[in-house]
Amino acid sequence: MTENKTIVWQNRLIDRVSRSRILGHNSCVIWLTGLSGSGKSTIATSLENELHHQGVLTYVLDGDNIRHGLNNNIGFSEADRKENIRRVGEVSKLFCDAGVITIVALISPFEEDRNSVRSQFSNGEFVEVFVKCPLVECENRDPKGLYKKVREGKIPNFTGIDSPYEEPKNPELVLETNTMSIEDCIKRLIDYLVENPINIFSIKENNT
Ligand SMILES: Nc1ncnc2c1ncn2[C@@H]1O[C@H](COP(=O)(O)OS(=O)(=O)O)[C@@H](OP(=O)(O)O)[C@H]1O
Ligand SMILES: Nc1ncnc2c1ncn2[C@@H]1O[C@H](COP(=O)(O)OP(=O)(O)O)[C@@H](O)[C@H]1O
Repeated sequence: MTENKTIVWQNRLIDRVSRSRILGHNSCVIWLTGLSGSGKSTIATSLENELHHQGVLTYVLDGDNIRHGLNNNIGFSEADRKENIRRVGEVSKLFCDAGVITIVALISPFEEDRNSVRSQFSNGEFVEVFVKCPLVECENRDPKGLYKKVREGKIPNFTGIDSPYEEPKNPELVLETNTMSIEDCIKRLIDYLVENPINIFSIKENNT
């Protein structure tokens, strides 16, 4: 972190618990990581839809969309991906503090970067979900025609092809999208959110 002694943290009167009381639920970050085409965006969209209809305030931070705005100066080099994840991590922290169930869909290929984001949250607030799907199946799906372009030599540094993807070692959840239906994945996620450290529907009184 850059040290800047001319900048002083400002305390505020309204905290996250107060906001959660108004909303009627807790907040956390659900961080979907996986190869292109593994199902991150599909799961993020379906999960948001399901939670929204249960009266939960959600927001999806999807890599593709964030790269149209906040991160439109970010490419796909290792350094750029790291900065992409750092920024989205910071934004997810703000959204979570605002009381929103924040669903992140980013390839986020490097374990160190994901762990760095995780380290900024309390136990249970950061839910890492490995959206697991074999590369061959992702390429077969090719929902945006990107793998085809990669094979034609039109996209360099593509994750899983000529840029690495480090699988999570201890994710909270693994969703194997080549064997599970989308509905199964959403059910598994919702069950996790209710049963595990942060039950989103029971407001925790000791988080600040
Ligand atoms: N070189 C390369 N490698 C991987 N992906 C690429 C690349 N170029 C463009 N795209 C498109 O960008 C989306 C990935 O952006 P992310 O911000 O999630 O990537 S990262 O976390 O910074 O690695 C990714 O979206 P998803 O397919 O939804 O994963 C692709 O559509
Ligand atoms: N269980 C599943 N979960 C998510 N997507 C699935 C699943 N099974 C099949 N798919 C399909 O896989 C594709 C995933 O594309 P997408 O969500 O854009 O992936 P990503 O965001 O990881 O690049 C979609 O066409 C989706 O319908």
